[in-house]
Amino acid sequence: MAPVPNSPVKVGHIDDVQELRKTKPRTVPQRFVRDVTERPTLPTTPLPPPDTHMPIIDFSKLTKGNKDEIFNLATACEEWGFFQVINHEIDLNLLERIENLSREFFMLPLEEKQKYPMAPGTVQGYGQAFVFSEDQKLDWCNMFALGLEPQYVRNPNLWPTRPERFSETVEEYSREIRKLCYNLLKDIALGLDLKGDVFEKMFGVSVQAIRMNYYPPCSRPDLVLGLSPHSDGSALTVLQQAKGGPVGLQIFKNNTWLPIQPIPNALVINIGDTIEVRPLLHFFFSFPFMFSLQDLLSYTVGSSSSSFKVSFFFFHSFVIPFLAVLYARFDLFCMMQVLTNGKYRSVEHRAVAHEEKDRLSIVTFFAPSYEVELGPMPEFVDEKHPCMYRRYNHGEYSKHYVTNKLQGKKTLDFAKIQTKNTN
Ligand SMILES: O=C(O)CCC(=O)C(=O)O
Ligand SMILES: [Fe+2]
Repeated sequence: MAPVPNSPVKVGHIDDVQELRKTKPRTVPQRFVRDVTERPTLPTTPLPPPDTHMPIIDFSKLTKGNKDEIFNLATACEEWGFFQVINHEIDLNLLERIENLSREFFMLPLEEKQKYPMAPGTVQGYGQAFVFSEDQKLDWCNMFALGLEPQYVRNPNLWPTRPERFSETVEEYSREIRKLCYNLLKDIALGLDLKGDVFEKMFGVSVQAIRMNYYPPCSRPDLVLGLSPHSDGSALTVLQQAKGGPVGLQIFKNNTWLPIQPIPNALVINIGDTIEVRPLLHFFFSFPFMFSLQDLLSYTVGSSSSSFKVSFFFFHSFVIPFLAVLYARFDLFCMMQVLTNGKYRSVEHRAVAHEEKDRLSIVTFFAPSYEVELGPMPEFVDEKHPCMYRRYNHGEYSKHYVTNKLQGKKTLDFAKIQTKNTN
């Protein structure tokens, strides 16, 4: 999670939707009622035909290096930005435990949950994230979120003591999900014809956070949204949908909101904004370049005085300007040529509420270290595909993401290079 913003944010009164449901089951306050254009299309019966089903990736085949499955993964990332992973090797008992404990947490009395408040404008603790103004519409959802890795993103005051074993289970679960993310990133890299460890090396100590979303039933699910449309600011997101829940996740595909039928015990993975943008190798290319420049300089300075003068003069008059021009040209080359950005897209998604059933989802966000510089990788840059994103620091993007309301894919405008062809 990004650093907590320190400006006081006025968000007005936020009803706790669980309490609302308990005390006034038929009331939907105006702040939850969406404008007509934003109201959801609810899942139809029968469900959409199979060709609109999210791809299923068999993780056990990936671990065996099955090339067809790596190809299927690459296709899923490119055509859907979402897939469901089966045989993910995470103990099903652990999935069940985290599910039960999350539910138990949400079922605690409000006063207990409010010991871990999500301060307005922040994203950790219990409450509603992404609310920044008094007139902003609210989601039909209660959230509980924790920063996990690296240690400095943690706020120990927000780790609950009840239910028992909650925190230990979150730790255990997160370790397993972290492994899964690294493995998937490796196969995603292979599917892109990159070295398997490229993302792991590039990401540094990856940032990881968990959010539990609880959507109580709503008497008018046609008027509200469980979670506003957004793409995730992560590299990868892992979504566990609790057993027995209704269909709630919808993804925006072919200009319609497609409901996603959960597969029991599978995990839904989606590509986040980072992978859409892709980390920047270009930045790293510049390092050996700088070092050789420095080496060259110290070597010259260390030589005898007459040759020092000649070399120094030569170096400053010709070599540095030449290298600088070369470097600038390379930059220009990257920026100006038509590149293949956005090959894998972070797809917009949202959650809808249900009239009778509640729903619980447990979401892990996995992202590069805040220090990492991001931007299109040169591998995807060619004449046919213009560079669509500028270079930026991932910490800055994260901060931008968590200090704005969820707004579809608009958050990514932060990094977009605005051209005539950019939509
Ligand atoms: O609950 C869901 O199905 C979606 C959750 C989600 O997209 C999120 O928390 O970012
Ligand atoms: Fe999401």
